[in-house]
Amino acid sequence: MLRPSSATMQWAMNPPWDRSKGARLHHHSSDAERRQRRDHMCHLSLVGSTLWVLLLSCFWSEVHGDLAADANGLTIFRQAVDKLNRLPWNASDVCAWPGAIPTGSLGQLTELRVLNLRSNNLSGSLPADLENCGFLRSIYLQNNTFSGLLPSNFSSWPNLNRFDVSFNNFSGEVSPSLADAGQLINLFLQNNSLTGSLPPLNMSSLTNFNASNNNFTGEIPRTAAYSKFDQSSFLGNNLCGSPLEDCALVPAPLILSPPSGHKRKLSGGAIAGIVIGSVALLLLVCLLCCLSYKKTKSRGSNKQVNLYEARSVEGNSNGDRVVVPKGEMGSSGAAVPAASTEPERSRLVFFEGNKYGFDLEDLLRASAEVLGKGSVGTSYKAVLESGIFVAVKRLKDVSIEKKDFDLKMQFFGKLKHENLVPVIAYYYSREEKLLVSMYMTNGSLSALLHGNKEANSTPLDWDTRVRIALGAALGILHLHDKDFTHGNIKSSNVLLTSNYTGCVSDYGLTQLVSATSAANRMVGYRAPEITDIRKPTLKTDVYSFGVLLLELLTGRPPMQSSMSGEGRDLPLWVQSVPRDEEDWYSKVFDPQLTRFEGVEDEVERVLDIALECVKQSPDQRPTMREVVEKLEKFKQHNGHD
Ligand SMILES: Nc1ncnc2c1ncn2[C@@H]1O[C@H](COP(=O)(O)OP(=O)(O)OP(=O)(O)O)[C@@H](O)[C@H]1O
Repeated sequence: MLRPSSATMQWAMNPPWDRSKGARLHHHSSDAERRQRRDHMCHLSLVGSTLWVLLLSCFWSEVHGDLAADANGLTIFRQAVDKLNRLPWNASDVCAWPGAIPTGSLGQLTELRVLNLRSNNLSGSLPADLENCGFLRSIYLQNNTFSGLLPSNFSSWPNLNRFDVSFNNFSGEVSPSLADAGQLINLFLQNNSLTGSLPPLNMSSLTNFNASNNNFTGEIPRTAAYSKFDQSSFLGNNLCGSPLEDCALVPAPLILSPPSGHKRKLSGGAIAGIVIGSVALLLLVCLLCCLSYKKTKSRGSNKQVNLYEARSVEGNSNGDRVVVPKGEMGSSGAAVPAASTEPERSRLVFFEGNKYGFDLEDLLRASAEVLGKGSVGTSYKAVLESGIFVAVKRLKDVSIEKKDFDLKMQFFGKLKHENLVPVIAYYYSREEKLLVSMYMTNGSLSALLHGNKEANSTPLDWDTRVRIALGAALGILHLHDKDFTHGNIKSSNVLLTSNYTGCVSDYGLTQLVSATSAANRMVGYRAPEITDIRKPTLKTDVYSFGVLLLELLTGRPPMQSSMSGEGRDLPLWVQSVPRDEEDWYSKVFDPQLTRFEGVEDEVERVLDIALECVKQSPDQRPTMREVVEKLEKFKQHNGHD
């Protein structure tokens, strides 16, 4: 589990319910001192899995009424998130705090400057009365499960510098009033379900920004505020324009079903247009269905078909398109026999029976949001009506027939291991090839390393890095033990469990798609001997894993023009820095890692393992088993479970 640095651990003092102490403490303070105290002490921090920290304003000597309101607000908040009454507790009794922020709790803390509730299990929407806290400068809500809309009126916080709501389930549009929220320095919105266009920010102060992995659409505003950031700040949306592709070149996105969230109200004319258009479209679809049914003499009456059903069509043996009547689709079960003369049923094939209780119909009806576009297709996060989250990969350019696809999938289904992202089901039709996996809420290693570089964000400590690396290595070893090559090991294919163990995803997909769609794959991770990207070997996997280890150690993406030497890849760059240079350690390793003392020796030893893996000659590289054995030593040494 991630732990905040010691810098973020501040000791609790003068809880607000200890009124006399708080009032007395600053009773004789000068105005200047009081102001300074306000600036430095009016914090509310509840940092998950560590210590409850309350640094609350202790300076109400002049306004006793505020103190009562603050105490009341905090008491309500505490009752909501500390139902088991764990406060106060000792360091061994720590936990991630669940619950929602009630209205009338934190909204009463009108002097609050810093609100830090990151890395808990807090959920629900943000109460509107947070806008009463007009002095807020920093809001940290990342790594929770908050949902609903972001605040609608950011102009209530004219001093806001830092706003981090990343890794939650916020949805809807970001209010344009964000542009009025003071001089924003850090803005982290990534890994939510936010929709609409990016707010037109103009402030020059913006230094760190990330909106990746949402459902933002449209052109990235051409303002100075955005122009400083590279692609990684915008990826995983349906955005276009610099630094992404030119909008003129980007086709309209294809989404399984409309994303959930706040929608703009449509005008009467637009609604009338949509109704007329829909009726015309419906009639057209009905007509096509009638013709199709007649032609194939298939059974079934002239059922009404909507667009959703029309998406679930499948070719029969004659190559005709046949609408699958609603009652026949969506049930779980085995693959349809290839020799069937009936139209093939559109079914999800579950690897272990349908213990999840959903079918194709549920999946297509689920609200889906784009997670990102990869080399073999686009991935979506789908939220089923039952509340289950799954990741759906829509494969493009699948080059093999259904029979072979079924065979490969049967093999994938048997590759179970705790460090492999579980694949739940698949679907194959002429138009659509889907792969359904468990959705991993902590996202990918890539997002963790490159998504959030806020100066005072929780640094990724050494134990966690070892756990991620070892988890990924064990997942790959399991594949290699079965003589199966992954073929696309990279940090976006290492996903993280709730305790930040690495799990490998996307195994074997290289064998399913055509060579053209594979062309851009593995940039930065590709072993030098690979000529055909579809023919990876166990040793090319080891090479890619070595690059991934280097990425984890240096914090740098594997191909970065900023590394001295245009277009140099990570292994070359790391080896180009002379090891006997005085500042070699700080130059090569991730600054977030070099903050931790006492781990230097281990860090260097893992670097040596990585450099072994990226040796030019495949024969000189270790096997995955050897890599795991070496990494295991660090696990034992660090006392991981
Ligand atoms: N099961 C999942 N749970 C959570 N996030 C996922 C899951 N599967 C994929 N993602 C995320 O979705 C995004 C897109 O993934 P996808 O696999 O489609 O592309 P990629 O990993 O960037 O490239 P490639 O197709 O070459 O593997 C990535 O950020 C990935 O980490």
